Amino acid sequence: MISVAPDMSNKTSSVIDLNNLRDEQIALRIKELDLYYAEKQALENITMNIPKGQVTAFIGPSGCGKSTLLRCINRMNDLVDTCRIEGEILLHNQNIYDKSVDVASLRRAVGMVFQRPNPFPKTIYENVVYGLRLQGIKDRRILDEVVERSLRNAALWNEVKDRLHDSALGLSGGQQQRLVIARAIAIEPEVLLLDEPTSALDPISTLTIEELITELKDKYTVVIVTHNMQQAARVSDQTAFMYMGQLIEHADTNTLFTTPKMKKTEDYITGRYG
Ligand SMILES: Nc1ncnc2c1ncn2[C@@H]1O[C@H](COP(=O)(O)OP(=O)(O)OP(=O)(O)O)[C@@H](O)[C@H]1O
Repeated sequence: MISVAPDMSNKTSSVIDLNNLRDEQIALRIKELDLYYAEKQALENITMNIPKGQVTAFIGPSGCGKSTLLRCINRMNDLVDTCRIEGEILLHNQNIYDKSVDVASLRRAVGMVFQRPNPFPKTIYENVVYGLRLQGIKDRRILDEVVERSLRNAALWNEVKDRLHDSALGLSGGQQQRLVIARAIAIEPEVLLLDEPTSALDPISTLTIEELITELKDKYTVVIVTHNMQQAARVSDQTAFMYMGQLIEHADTNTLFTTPKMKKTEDYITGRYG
């Protein structure tokens, strides 16, 4: 655990007022969300708006509910039998938990990248076009274009353009994680969820992914869970600090790390508890 608050002196980010967002600036609205794993409440009354085209980081001590909240956004918690959710998450003013919502389409709109790179045991090319093939797209020209565009956008094209038909499992961990990001963006999601995407990577690969994240927000709304406050400070525009299932403070990253409003946030960012 890093015990000093991040240095924010070089941070330049687009500051927006989270309390006065216009409708078109909001990608997701989370409203009074409660989540239980059997009897245990893991999220309590979470209400927040996630701004469009920005990077939002969820930070907080281990077990505070960061990953649980992230997984709610594309209904990954549906896979957990004991999980019960109350409240709403609105995407385009529709509650993603409505019975009428098709979960497969939701996950096309809200892609996810996990902690450990998980390329499929297929070629690099087939990994990227996987989602398109599921949609029945066969046109080689379209697939080739998507492969190049997605790999370029994931900052991997130059490293793999000569071995697109080799196994993805031959790539380094950092390259595999960028490939997984390419696979996620190949189907043009609106929101990209990143669950500690660099925790299994070396420092150089971590930097590459961090640079990539700041570029991705031009096209996508990015939500990232990170244990690492320095990383949140480097990559995010907005930061949400969670503690024991509650959202304690959500503010632009600069403000949250330099002048937090809540004592709990201050204690966390200055390393008083981990
Ligand atoms: N599938 C599950 N079944 C039961 N309890 C769970 C499950 N997943 C998470 N929990 C519990 O919910 C709480 C929040 O967990 P979560 O993984 O969301 O926290 P986190 O902040 O992401 O933690 P970490 O930083 O350690 O990954 C924890 O008490 C955890 O033990």
